[in-house]
Amino acid sequence: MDQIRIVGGNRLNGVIPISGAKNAALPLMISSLLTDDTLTLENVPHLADVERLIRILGNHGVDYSVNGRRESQGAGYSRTIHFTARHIVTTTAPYDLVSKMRASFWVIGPLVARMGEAKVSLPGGCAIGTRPVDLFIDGLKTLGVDIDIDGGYVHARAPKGIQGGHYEFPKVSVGATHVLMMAAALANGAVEISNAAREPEVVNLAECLNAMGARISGAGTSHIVIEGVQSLSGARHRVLPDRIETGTYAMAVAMTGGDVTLEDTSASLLETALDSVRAAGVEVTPTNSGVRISRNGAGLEAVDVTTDPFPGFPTDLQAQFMAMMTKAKGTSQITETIFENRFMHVQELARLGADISLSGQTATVKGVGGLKGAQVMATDLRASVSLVIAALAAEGETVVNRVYHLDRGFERLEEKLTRCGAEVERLSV
Ligand SMILES: CC(=O)N[C@H]1[C@@H](OP(=O)(O)OP(=O)(O)OC[C@H]2O[C@@H](n3ccc(=O)[nH]c3=O)[C@H](O)[C@@H]2O)O[C@H](CO)[C@@H](O)[C@@H]1O
Ligand SMILES: C=C(OP(=O)(O)O)C(=O)O
Repeated sequence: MDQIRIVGGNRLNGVIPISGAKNAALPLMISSLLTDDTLTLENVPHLADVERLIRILGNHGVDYSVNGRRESQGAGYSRTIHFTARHIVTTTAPYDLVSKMRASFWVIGPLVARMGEAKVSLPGGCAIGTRPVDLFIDGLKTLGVDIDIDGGYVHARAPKGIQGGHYEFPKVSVGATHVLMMAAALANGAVEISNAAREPEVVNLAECLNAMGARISGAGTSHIVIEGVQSLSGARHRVLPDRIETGTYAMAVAMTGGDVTLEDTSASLLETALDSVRAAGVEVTPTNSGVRISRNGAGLEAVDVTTDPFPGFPTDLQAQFMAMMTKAKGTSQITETIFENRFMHVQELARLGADISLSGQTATVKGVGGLKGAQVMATDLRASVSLVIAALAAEGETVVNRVYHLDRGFERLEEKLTRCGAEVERLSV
């Protein structure tokens, strides 16, 4: 199992290219199941989750081919991938494939819409909470889909196709919004979704579906209307920049000090998070093609944050912000409202010398003068990167174990950081 070894203390200076967003690429790839034509996706990040989803789609009969690479970058960076689901060979998504990644459950939407049936294993994913699928089920039922759950599988049937209807989410869900939008694209009639997720990845998916011939309006607001069409065609679409990767590197620079331009991204994708970084005393300057982050000299101020659905502070940046606050002057309170068990990084940050106490959904972080390197263990994707950025600012050597979590969501992390002056290497043990 690979480890990452970091020797902390170096400032970060230079340019970091931001990859396509994992959380946009996954639903976009799944939407290829809706058409027998070719969907071409540009800027697909090279990540373990993407490779896993390629295998899952392959199980359903989706062919893919890869070309295109950003100039001046080596193999392994974001690519253009063509997906063609000419014939769906099975509507069953088995446990051994779906259990490793939550988003693979989302194939249920396009499969039941196009084939009238889908049998999908209950999902797995990061261990950050119970993560039920009740909203997917209630939403699909509203669109005329019959659902049975048996033997760990959700069996969805809609022999007469998806019907028009109105679903109001009792709680905002990104994944269930993606799924209802994909299923509704092929509905007989109009579908309205209220209290929909407003994340940029939902907008990116709606734009792609519209390029394929769907009629979706309102994505990016909490009220989405979809006029169903009989069939969808192929399209060419670009995966939007990864706002979580952007925020992570911004927080890394905030912790270590230095001056880094994050390229191929946009500050508008994460304004709330960048406002919190700014409030900590870091210079954040949007540029034409990204955002420049710099901190020289002065220490970090303590800032309180509470996670919320978009446009609020993203839960996927909570661990990284907590790492940053371990070095602030004073005490900050970090409240997690999306997932009930997303504090696994607390005990690992403590190994580096952080002073954090937990009470319910709130962590109180008392800034310490400095962190010190140690052996730590990655517990989930964003928790693991919080350890990496804390280690960059710690004195001495840190070894992060179980880095397969990191490989799910951070393309070429060691290379990107090393180019900016960090001492980071992967150890294969
Ligand atoms: C691949 C991907 O895009 N993952 C992101 C997506 O996950 P994901 O789509 O799984 O997250 P959701 O927005 O669905 O979850 C939000 C909350 O709703 C709850 N819920 C969800 C569905 C359901 O049927 N019942 C239910 O109770 C969840 O347990 C959670 O407490 O959005 C999360 C919230 O921004 C991010 O942290 C994840 O990185
Ligand atoms: C929690 C995440 O992923 P998933 O929803 O796939 O578990 C994430 O991207 O931070």
